Amino acid sequence: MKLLSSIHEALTCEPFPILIFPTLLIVYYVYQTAFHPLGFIPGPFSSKLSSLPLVYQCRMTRKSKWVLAQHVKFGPIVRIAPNYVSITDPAALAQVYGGKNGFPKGPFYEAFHQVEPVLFNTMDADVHNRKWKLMNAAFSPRNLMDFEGYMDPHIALLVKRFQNYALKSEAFDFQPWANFLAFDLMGEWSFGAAFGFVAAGKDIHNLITTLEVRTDVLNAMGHLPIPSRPYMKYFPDPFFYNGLRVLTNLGQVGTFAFKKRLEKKEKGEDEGRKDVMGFLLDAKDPDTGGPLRQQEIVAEAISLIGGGSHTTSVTMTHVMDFVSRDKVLQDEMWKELRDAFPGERGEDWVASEGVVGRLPLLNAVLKEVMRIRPTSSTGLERVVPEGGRMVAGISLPAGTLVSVPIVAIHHDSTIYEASAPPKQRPETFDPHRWLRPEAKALTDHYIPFSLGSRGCVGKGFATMEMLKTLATLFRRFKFERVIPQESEKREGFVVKITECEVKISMREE
Ligand code: HEM
Repeated sequence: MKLLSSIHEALTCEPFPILIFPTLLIVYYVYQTAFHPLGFIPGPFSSKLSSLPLVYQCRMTRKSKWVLAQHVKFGPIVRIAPNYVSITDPAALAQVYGGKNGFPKGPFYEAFHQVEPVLFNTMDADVHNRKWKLMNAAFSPRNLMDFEGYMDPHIALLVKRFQNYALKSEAFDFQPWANFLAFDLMGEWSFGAAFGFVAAGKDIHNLITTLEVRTDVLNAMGHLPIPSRPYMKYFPDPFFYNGLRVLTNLGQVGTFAFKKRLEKKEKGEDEGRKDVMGFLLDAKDPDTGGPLRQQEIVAEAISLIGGGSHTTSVTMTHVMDFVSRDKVLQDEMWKELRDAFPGERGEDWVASEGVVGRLPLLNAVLKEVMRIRPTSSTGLERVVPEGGRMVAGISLPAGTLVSVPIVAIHHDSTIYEASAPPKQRPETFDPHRWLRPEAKALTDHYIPFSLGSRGCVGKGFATMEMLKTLATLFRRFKFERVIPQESEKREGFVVKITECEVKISMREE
């Protein structure tokens, strides 16, 4: 009795409740470091306890920068959250992402759920396999070739808009225009109709900004436990509540586009046109042999609007940022373009895919920009499959989240110093590295579109769009960057710069 009352006294005495929290924290920390299967992996103290530091860095739009800083501090293998390991050893690339047996996508992707799981975010290998066969056929080189004619009027219209700036000698920000074009082309490709952004010269209904803000928020939310995510709209931070409350009802936009596209098809308009919706309307469901469900077609098409627009517009803006600061390089590119497309160019002229794909310097510039500033810089989250795996020499248990940051591989000195003049660092922007014989050895570690079975299905489309647009613009105009300081960067799911102000003038023939 005496013993019981003294225990009760000890528990209820003043300092005890104060001690509960630190004691639990110590017990939790000891577990996370000494007994957790990832306890032996170094990393920041707070990241061993919670994924909140990672979420915070995403919220501050600097995730990759922070992850890279942790690698500098702790080495090539870092625990960036209690159950999440980031690896910069290039050997991990093939193990995590390579071939058909890359690891499945992790719970991060669940945050991007819209309508129903799609090619991009499904975590189920069989569902992915079925969808990949369908979508890969829509993106076949033959279909892309047929689509080129639908791209050209939009690029030509952009040129007309830029001619106005040239005539008025007015500086402007390139980035919104790159967005207008990329969204129009993606509307044309996935819905069968452009949005009309280039024609209007503005972000109609704020759709582009809304999608951008939303993606930034989802990028942060993807690192929170799934059950907590729906409550983030109540979190007192405008980044979250503005990003999540915005009315994007993309499902409705997609359904409207679907009905329009179906109507056109039934009337026999645009016969043989192979945009994604048209293609999927004709496709057979491999499981039932019948047509695909409307909801599946709508979900895939709207997911492409999100995934295929900002990626290309941001990459073209990065190219503009580098080239408009480098007069010598820009003149060299122009000479290559003038030789490939000599003489007067008609008003509606747009550089053709067949030619731009073979221009060494233009391709080298695009490659180098995507190497040094990959639009998708981040480590793409994957889950270690059942049974666990050895990755980069360490044993990771099943269920561990793992990723290899693309930007780290693109700046790996063991790989990229070999392609450069002596003592040149991988941070140096040098398009000519891709024109030297050593470039062949770089291909395995050049991964702006990721790799393996979950690599980018839109790579061919993106490359065609970017090369055609950039060739047309640099053939016609001279660009000069207005603000000499390096532009600030923000990273949501993609890394963008906050401005790309340029002055523009017409090129003499
Ligand atoms: C410069 C432009 C682009 C870049 C840098 C890029 C990059 C990437 C990367 C890194 C992935 C892997 C994502 C992950 O594992 O989470 C990916 C996947 C994907 N991309 Fe792209 N992309 C670009 C353009 C496009 C375009 C234009 C489209 C559509 C027209 C597209 C559609 C997709 C889809 C559907 C996936 C998911 C593929 C799958 O899981 O099987 N992308 N992209």
